[in-house]
Amino acid sequence: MDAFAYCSKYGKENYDEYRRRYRLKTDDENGSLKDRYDVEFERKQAKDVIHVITATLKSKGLETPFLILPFRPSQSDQALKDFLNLIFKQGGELLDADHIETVAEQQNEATAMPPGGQTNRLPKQLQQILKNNVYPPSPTSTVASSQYMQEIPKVTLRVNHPSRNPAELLSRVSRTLKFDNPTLFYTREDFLLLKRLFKNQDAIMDKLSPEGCRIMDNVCLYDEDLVSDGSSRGNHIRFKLAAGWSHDMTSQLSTKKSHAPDFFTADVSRASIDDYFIWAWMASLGNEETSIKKKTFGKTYIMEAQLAEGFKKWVIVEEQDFERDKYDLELEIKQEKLKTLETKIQSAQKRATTLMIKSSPARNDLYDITNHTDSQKVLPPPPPKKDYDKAPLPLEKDYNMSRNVSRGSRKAPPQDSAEVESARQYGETVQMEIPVEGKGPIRAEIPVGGNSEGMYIPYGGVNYVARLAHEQPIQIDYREKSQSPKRYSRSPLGQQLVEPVSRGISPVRDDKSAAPSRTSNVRHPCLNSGNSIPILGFGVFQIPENDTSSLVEKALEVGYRHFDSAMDYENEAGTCDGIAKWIAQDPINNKREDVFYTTKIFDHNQGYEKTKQAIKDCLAKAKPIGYIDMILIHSPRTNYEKRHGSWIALQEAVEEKGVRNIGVSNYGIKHLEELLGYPDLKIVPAVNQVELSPWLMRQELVDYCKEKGINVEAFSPLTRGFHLGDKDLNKVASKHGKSAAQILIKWSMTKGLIPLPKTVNESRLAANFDVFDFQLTDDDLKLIEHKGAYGIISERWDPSTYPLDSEK
Ligand SMILES: NC(=O)C1=CN([C@@H]2O[C@H](COP(=O)(O)OP(=O)(O)OC[C@H]3O[C@@H](n4cnc5c(N)ncnc54)[C@H](OP(=O)(O)O)[C@@H]3O)[C@@H](O)[C@H]2O)C=CC1
Ligand SMILES: O=C1Nc2ccccc2C1=O
Repeated sequence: MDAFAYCSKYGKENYDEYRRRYRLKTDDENGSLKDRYDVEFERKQAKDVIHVITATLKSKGLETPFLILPFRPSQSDQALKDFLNLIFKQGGELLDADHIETVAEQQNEATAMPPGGQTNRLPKQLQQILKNNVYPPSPTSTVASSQYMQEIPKVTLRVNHPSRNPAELLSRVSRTLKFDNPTLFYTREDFLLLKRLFKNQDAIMDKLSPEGCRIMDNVCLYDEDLVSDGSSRGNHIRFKLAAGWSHDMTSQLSTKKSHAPDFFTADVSRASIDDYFIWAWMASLGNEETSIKKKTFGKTYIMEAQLAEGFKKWVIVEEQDFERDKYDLELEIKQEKLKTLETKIQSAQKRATTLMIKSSPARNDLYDITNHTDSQKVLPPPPPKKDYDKAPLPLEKDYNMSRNVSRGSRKAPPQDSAEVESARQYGETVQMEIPVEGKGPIRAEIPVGGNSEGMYIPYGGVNYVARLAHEQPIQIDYREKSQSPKRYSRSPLGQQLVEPVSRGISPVRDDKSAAPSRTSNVRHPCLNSGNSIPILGFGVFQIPENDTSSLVEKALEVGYRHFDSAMDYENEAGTCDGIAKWIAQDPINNKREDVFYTTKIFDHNQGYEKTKQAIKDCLAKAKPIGYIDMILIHSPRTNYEKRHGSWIALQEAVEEKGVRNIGVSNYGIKHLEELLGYPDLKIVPAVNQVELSPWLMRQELVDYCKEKGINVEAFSPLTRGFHLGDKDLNKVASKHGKSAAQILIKWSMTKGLIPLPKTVNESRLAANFDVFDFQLTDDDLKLIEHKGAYGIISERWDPSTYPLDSEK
């Protein structure tokens, strides 16, 4: 998402106005503060409480004497009971009021024990629920609470001077976001919501729900709110219990406040959140979070707006400090200028090349994208001259081969010198000329790309270089301990792979085309590029960058050989790092060429120039693994010129090596037709990655792709958990002694699709790969499939219907 920037003179801005408004809501009729939630927790204590609660719930759910909810203290007992009944979705009354405590009611208690040390046990029914669910549920997990999971807009504000409280933060967001271009937002709905909330600075507070006001009430600190902690040093400011507003970050920075003008930029993205965001909030305090998140911990405000009676909306607003990230504003401005210059040079070079090409009679059929401006409408392209070669049919021997292949027996292929060359090209640093005042240009080595030490240049911007501070992890392990069977652990040569292969792959239907590779997994030898692709991939969307590397490494140990990332997922570096580490474990047997790594270029990087740069950025992040197996255009949500420009850039990337296959994602038939009609088309997409499940079979699109030799990848193959409870699906699952998730993965493969399930859970990681020892029958398929249904999981993410230019 593009950034919006605002720069003001240093000053109080409209802060006083917010204060006034805020007071209106919190003062009583007599003008004195009515602070009903006057419970003081130091930030750290609150954090500790949450950690203890989470850890206790996870480790001994059954023995937890009380269920303690760290949020929403304004709720009545009845409301809490309703809430719990909804979360656990068991119906009926679950709890006595006695069994519920809220953190806010725990006066400075940093433990999860109920007052008075009672040790009442939870009612049986709740004990069962605790036993059978994972706590805290991830926003996308399948436990009952997650049926309310939704994606909401997230605004990230980067500032040089910290906001003093969320009210000021909201005011800054309002001054920063621009609403003149709806297409810069993920969805029109985000655009409309954010516009409604932030267009008018003065009206933001009026849009808060009563709960939103209560939270705001608790996190805004004014002079009058100073609370004595009784220490001899006199008044000591303590923050009230507040979700996500860091005391120490704010105070630390405010002491250093310089006189530089305020500067802030805002990014709009999206986040998945449970409707009852309590768990998500808890998770954000946990060990699982990335170090970036930890750094910004305490600077997140979840805004609950009420736009009409009963119509609530949430927006996450988070603040990051440039200063804390050692952000160098000067450097950024200089690099920004340099980038503009580079872009200009590149366009000039491109124009010059195009002119040369145009004057050459042999090349006069080349399509010159640089010639098209808004005033020069692009004519509809002619249809492609020939039908593209269908994917070569898989041979029977390809998949029989598996049984005899021993991992060490194949000779290493000859080294591809071009590949080595391209790997060398993307060094850890790039040389840049940076204009420095008074000194003229200096040549500097700028580190690029991600590595395990956290050196990176954020994608899309190439704006600043940040070294992430190493933070001491909190010593509570929230993750479930791996329940992977021994065979999946790091094992001697081939051991971990013996199981899936020796169980035999007897695919039915299109699954026939799968041929096992020498190392694991099955391969799908029919990309139209001539390359093969492992039929089952691991999707890494929403896996925090810091966790990605180890998860990918574990996935490789389990047998996965195919990873699906994207620039937008912000974990490409982690993915590549995991692959590289796995190769380093056993370089003789763990071969790069056995792994398939995909990334995607998001909408804001479409267009020839931007995609060229984005490809470079992707390659830089893929440096530890030398090359990229496939780059996809993430979605068609731009226009003809941009889509076309991107495709040309991708075609060039294949020619220049470094990228082996290219494809698209979320393309509908009309977008594919448009692409196949490019007059300068040289490469037909290897794949189209779209959402697919038995509730969204998209038969027409799948048939069309097959006819054109385009493989189809299935994203959200587990329907993000939404249908895992389906009765018929579970019937088939019990028949095969498999889980509903395994049946869905098998369904994709049986249909000739390439599923990309995601999980952060190690035992599910192994289970999701354990799908090669059974077959689905016609009757199974009949029972599972909902032909003609159009069950998109997230209504807000269906770019395959995005209008062509002619439909706009
Ligand atoms: N091109 C595009 O536009 C898109 C691409 N994708 C790709 O597809 C991948 C997968 O899609 P995604 O949307 O994540 O959805 P999935 O259908 O893969 O579902 C993931 C969810 O299912 C849960 N889960 C995983 N395994 C199991 C299991 N065995 N039993 C129960 N629950 C399970 C996960 O929870 P947990 O992690 O806690 O296990 C997570 O909540 C993405 O990672 C991405 O690579 C996805 C969406 C759009
Ligand atoms: O994996 C993805 N999930 C998404 C949700 C919204 C927009 C893009 C994506 C992905 O690419």
